[in-house]
Amino acid sequence: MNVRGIVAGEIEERTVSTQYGESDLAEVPLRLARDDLEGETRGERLADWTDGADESESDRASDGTDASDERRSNDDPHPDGGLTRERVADGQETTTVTLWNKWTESAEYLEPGMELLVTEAKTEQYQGDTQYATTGDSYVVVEPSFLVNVTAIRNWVECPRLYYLNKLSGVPLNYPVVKGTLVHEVFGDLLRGRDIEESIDARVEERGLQLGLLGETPEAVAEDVRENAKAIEGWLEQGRLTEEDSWRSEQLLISETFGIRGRADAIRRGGPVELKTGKNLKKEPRFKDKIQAACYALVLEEHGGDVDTGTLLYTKNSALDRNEETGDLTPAKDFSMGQGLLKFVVRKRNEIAAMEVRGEVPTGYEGDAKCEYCFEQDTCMVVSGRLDQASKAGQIGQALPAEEREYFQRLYRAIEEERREVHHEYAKLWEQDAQERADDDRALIDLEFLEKRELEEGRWELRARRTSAANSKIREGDFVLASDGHPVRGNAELATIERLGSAKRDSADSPSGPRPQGDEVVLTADEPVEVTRLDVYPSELTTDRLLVAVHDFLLKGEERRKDVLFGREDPTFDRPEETFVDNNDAQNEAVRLAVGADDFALIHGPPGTGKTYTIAQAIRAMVERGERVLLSAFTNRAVDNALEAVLEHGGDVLGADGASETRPGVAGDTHGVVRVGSESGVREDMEPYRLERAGDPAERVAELEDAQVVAATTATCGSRVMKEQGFDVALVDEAAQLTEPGTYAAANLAERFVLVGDHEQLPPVVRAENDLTESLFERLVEQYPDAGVMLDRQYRMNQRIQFFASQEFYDGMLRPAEPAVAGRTLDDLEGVSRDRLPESLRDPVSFVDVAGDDGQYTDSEEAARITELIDRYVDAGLSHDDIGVIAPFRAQVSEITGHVPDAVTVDTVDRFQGSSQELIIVSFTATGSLEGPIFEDYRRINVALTRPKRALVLVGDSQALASDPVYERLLEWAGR
Ligand SMILES: Nc1ncnc2c1ncn2[C@@H]1O[C@H](COP(=O)(O)OP(=O)(O)OP(=O)(O)O)[C@@H](O)[C@H]1O
Repeated sequence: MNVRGIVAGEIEERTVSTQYGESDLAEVPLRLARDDLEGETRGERLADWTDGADESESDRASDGTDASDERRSNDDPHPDGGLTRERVADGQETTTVTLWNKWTESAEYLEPGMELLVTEAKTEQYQGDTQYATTGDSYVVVEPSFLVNVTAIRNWVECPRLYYLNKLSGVPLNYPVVKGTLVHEVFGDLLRGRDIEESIDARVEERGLQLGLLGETPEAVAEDVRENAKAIEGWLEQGRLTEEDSWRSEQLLISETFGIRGRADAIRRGGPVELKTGKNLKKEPRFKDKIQAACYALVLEEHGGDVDTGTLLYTKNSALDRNEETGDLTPAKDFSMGQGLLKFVVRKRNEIAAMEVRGEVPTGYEGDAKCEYCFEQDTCMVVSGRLDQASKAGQIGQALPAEEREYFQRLYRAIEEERREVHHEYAKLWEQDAQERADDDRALIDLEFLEKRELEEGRWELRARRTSAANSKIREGDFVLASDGHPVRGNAELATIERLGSAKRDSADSPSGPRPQGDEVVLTADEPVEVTRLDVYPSELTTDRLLVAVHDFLLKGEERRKDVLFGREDPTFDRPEETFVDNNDAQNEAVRLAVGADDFALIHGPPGTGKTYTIAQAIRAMVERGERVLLSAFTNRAVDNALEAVLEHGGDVLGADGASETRPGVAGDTHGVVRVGSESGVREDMEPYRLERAGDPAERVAELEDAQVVAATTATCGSRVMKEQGFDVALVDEAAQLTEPGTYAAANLAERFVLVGDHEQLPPVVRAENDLTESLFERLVEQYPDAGVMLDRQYRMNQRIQFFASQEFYDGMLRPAEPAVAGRTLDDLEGVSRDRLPESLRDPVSFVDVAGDDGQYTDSEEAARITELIDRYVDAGLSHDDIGVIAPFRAQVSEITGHVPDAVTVDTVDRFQGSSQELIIVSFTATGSLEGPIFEDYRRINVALTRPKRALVLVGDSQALASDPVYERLLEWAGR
């Protein structure tokens, strides 16, 4: 039987004499997980609090990662201490589990509060209690919900420091890595039956940009890949001859028992096959390679396989000259999969999980690698020297100042906490059943698979039909886990949502009509899964890149920048005496600061104050000075918006004078604008500026390197391609929504940086409550008020609407930019007359008192009233698509969505940030007391109240609202 629970006290280790001789044992007090509590984690409990607020625009970076999978409220009540510690629930049964022999090694890392799983345990009666012990078939798994990557286990076995260094500095762009990827891709293609030459040509072409940056020619690379691919073809031929083989190409494998995750290169006859682009002249595969195959074997066995063999394919072997090399030149080497090896792998995996949960840094002594043979020895010594870490390799160089080391540790801890939250999300893939996940908006279930179609690049297009109108967090452009029924136990692949139809009937137009055509979901994936379910699958790459950004800032960055950011020196400016904006002093000052900053400048832009306009003017001025500019922001939407403004206001200096018909912003060889991002991330009208990654290497590189303005999300700035780029200045929009490391991802690429944002609106997207919640923008605004300027004229709201936000959040400094703005009302819109509205709705700001129902996350009374209100405005001539409804919880969003026509935008505050609408209706969804994300953080209400241009209607329970002084003032202003 399997025993699972939380370590509930100190562990006792001893050696005893048994009939087999001396044996080690460790007695672990364990509080058993009750079935119904087993899945509960802190993340899940908090999800109840944040329902509705825990999302933001999903945003796919160029390489298929989510820049912001979802938003967590930053003001959740948040208990201190480690995550696992809290899972000890009172009143549960405590027992003892005895771990025998080598499993005592894993016991050494256990601490009270950690989770433990023992498979195939036996029961023993002791003084009337039932206790448990490992058997010969048992596995002991520490923190089973933490999914450790197979490559991490492999690295760890090689050297634990190597594992850590990889985490800190990421995988650089180098030829061996790119070649390795290409060979793997060709391998996958061959397994799927693609012609070898066609595959090589296509795959090399796809990597044009990367190869160009590495100075490689397609011909040379193709030849190199061909040599390696020969081994694969030969091996496949052998299999075909015996007709015994059944293959499956690369697949994502997750083990919920062993806490392991990875992509096996292939599965042959049920056993894992790993491809290595190196040579190996020994008969046996290398130990570290066996480790990798053994990891997959564990997962395959869990999924019902019986794996007795692993295969390593050393592709370089077939390229070697038989006359010069001695040894075993066969590329494919099989080995038998012994239980000893599998258990060893699990123990190593346990070391990683325990270290991660304890937030420790490995020293290298945990393994037995020899530093003198290690090609990472120098890096290892420098990192340990600068961060003053204990390391087996020793230290060189001078340590960073204490405050920088302390800062590093603080951020490291915070980022690792984020990572653990991502892992909690993974664990829910198997802890929750399909219906629970659907109810939690984490999955779309009951899809009807329609068809699969092979695309040119060897990928697949998958189509399915939605059969229910359920809501979910999943959006177009998202990366999801697409499965044929279960994301972990069935066939599953990572897929991109290309199109997400809705299964909702359009209640306004055809209440009883046929289902509309648009209920299809279109996905692209590497493998043709017959998809019937989609699950939210947050990317850990985002977390990885945050760590790399901190590392690069502290260990590779300029001293001067660190002096300024750590407060040892003041930022300096050399402002030009030029007028850049002649009708707005604050904007003009902002551009002067941005252009004249030696280190950085801050532009604080409250809602509608022309942030984007100012960015465009600043970039224009920088381009005129011959500077190369990086334009970045947290979301693709913001990047595209800003880029649009840059083209509009700076197109002439950027050569947008028609020099090129297809790329209006590009002229000649030296000017131009390039948008770096994926096809699904970049807005359609910016597509002409998007940098293609495929094609001729030299051309692709020239396009990127000659561009004077490069626009990309901050997540993409951390990609290998962007990390090779250098800029004079980085301009970052939405900077108040970025964590410090997130900001560094862009700032690290430039000599100086300009941050634009508003810290009175939504803070950074984080999952855990920690040091990441304050943006660099906010910190610097407080630290160096003189390095920034606040834009104080807004171009959006009627004066009545603007008043409250200005008083409450901007010290009364915000004013309409022009009389026309101050006086705008719905009457200005064609065909709309406020006279046709009920008297109570004629003012630009109105309050509608609804006693509400007692639902926690929904309020059907408010929803019903909002439907009526919309009808009133439509009767007065307003069109549906000029109306936006903001609700605090996703549940209330669904409630309202169900009643109003599609053209009305209904969403949470978080998704409304950055947009505006003629009429905004806010549903407070609070009866009795004020609870929920909108009330926990005034910044949310600021965002909600500053979205409308001409009319704002607040719908809520005045009694509940009056219990808080801010909302009492709000009621007064709204004229209740
Ligand atoms: N100095 C200016 N002169 C004329 N129009 C301006 C000026 N500054 C901004 N605008 C106009 O005001 C509107 C709002 O500007 P913009 O979109 O730049 O605001 P924003 O601060 O970026 O808005 P948000 O709060 O949504 O991010 C735009 O139509 C813009 O063209």
